[in-house]
Amino acid sequence: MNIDGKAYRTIWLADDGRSVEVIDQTRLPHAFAVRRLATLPQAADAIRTMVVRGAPLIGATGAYGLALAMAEDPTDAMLDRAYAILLQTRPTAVNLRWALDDLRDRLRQLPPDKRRAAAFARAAAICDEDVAICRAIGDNGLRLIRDIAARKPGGARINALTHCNAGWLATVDWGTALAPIYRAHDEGTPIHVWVDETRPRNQGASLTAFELGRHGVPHTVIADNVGGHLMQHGMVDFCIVGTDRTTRRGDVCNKIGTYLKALAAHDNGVPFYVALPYPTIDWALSDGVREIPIEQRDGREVSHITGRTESGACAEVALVPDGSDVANYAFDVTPARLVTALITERGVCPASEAGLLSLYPERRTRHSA
Ligand SMILES: CSC[C@@H](O)[C@@H](O)C(=O)COP(=O)(O)O
Repeated sequence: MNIDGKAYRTIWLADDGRSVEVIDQTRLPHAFAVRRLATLPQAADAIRTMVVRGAPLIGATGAYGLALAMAEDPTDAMLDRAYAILLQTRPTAVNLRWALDDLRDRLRQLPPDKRRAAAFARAAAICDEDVAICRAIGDNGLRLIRDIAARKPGGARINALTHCNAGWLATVDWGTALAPIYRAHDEGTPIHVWVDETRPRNQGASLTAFELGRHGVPHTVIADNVGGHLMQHGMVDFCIVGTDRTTRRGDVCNKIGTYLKALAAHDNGVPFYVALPYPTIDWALSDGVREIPIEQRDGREVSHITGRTESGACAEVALVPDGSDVANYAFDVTPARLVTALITERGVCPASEAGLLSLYPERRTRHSA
């Protein structure tokens, strides 16, 4: 992605070859700052505090976190310790576990003196693969958008609605849900995006709006509760979101509030698409509502809000009276029956076990056959 004429990914190996750099997403949209991660604790802290966020980017950062740990101490004990520390940073996005499992399994096969170089190489490969995957998701979702555009009278503008941030900032580049939108915009399809602000951390208002604006995609930020009204009045042609974990039968876990948008879309006959890379599929789980662990974060994210004052300084202010309890559930699960289709790097399929297995036949087991 281009920022002020310079091409950026969200994570990259620093010039010293021993540390990585990331875009500090807690500073956006008010400041564009790069943060260096040189140690395992720094990588774990960046994931936990959402300096980096979004399921694919969390996975990539976890991979580099293990590499940083191997640079310090390439023993089995450190490998297991680093795996455990990184895994508990964000419990819902399954891409983290996928990346950590991948690296740990490979590194265990190697003698300690080979682990550092192998870990950095594999983390870099995971990043490159994520870019290729997201580009393919863009191609596959673009076909759906073209179909929607073809049904609009006289080349009228298409209106998409998205929740949270599933753009390039949530991945290494391109994004999942926003990749097809960038592709459609780039090829001249008139597309406008309704951007849910996405309380409590406002990834929509801060990050999705930033991304779309930098790319020149027309967009409007709305309060989280507006989508249903827009759908009732024919002002949304399709919804598209990302996901942090999708089960083998197609239940979709995503940022809190996604489920309510899917219900409204279902009630109004608006297609509801979910874009995802293969590491987001948790083949071990079926019933998303019962089985996916839902992260609960600090209540301060609900009771307070951060923004920029007129003087240009960033400040946090309280919204809730002292003494009120707050709860901060970070994700919810949209049952497969409310999802029109899943868009992956391999194609588009129904949100069901049969649908996913049609794209990933190698996942067929005796149980599912
Ligand atoms: C592409 S990552 C999943 C996204 O859809 C996004 O909405 C999301 O939920 C990310 O959550 P976050 O808590 O910001 O890491």
